[in-house]
Amino acid sequence: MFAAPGQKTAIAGTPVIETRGLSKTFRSSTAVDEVDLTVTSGRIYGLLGPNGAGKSTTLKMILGLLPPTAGEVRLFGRPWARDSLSGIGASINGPSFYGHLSARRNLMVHAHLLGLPESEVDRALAAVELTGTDRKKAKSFSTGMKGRLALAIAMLGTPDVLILDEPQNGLDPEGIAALRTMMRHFTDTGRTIVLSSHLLGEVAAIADDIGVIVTGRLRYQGAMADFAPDGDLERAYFTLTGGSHMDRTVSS
Ligand SMILES: Nc1ncnc2c1ncn2[C@@H]1O[C@H](COP(=O)(O)OP(=O)(O)OP(=O)(O)O)[C@@H](O)[C@H]1O
Repeated sequence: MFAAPGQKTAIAGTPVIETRGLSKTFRSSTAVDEVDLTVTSGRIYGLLGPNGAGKSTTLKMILGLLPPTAGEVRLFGRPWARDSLSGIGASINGPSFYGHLSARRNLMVHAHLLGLPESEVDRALAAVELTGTDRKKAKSFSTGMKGRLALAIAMLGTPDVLILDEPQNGLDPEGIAALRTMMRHFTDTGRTIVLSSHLLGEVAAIADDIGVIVTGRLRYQGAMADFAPDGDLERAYFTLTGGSHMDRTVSS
């Protein structure tokens, strides 16, 4: 169902990530304001919202990269604990890796830190279809290949959950389609993805559930299919965000 501003709908399933009253204030400015997210297993959860809405800050608090000002994060049904992060792979703040090293070497560095064997590097390279170019230096990669390498790093160790902050940024249509296929494969086995995005149409194509954050507050949470019963996603989104159809940062 479409939830009016302030209302939230329940999402069925086993919760893997829950936030309750999650808030973050930077100096006097509230970036995230009492957000109650529920991400359930085997689903793709799209976190939507305008620039500066608080999406990245929310994801960083879930990952323990930023301390909350208030509220709680639960992972896999338990209070947040660093140990639980071993079940979560993440790509936040865009691709980051050693440009002078090959894709394989970059993955080896991470695999070593995680105590994983080289077979895990092979598996991750294959999952993102970088096997044939794994010996090229990362700095010579196209934006799409860099995005795939970032995804491969996040997928090392076969985490149950992937958290991806705007993974489609800078990708061409082929890259976006390839990413969509990789994400579907990942969740085929009951695993879970949370991704943030400005791209309403792309999230609509991939997400099972969505949350819409506007100025730090979660204004909608529920099944993607219920977001706009009349099929007009843009209208539903702009009604919620107070934005305009002329805002080109969001397009279907
Ligand atoms: N380290 C920081 N110090 C001060 N303010 C911050 C910091 N990080 C984020 N903010 C502010 O918090 C608000 C939310 O930012 P955030 O990056 O979470 O938004 P977002 O929804 O991810 O935006 P975008 O889609 O543009 O990446 C913004 O007003 C931003 O300027």
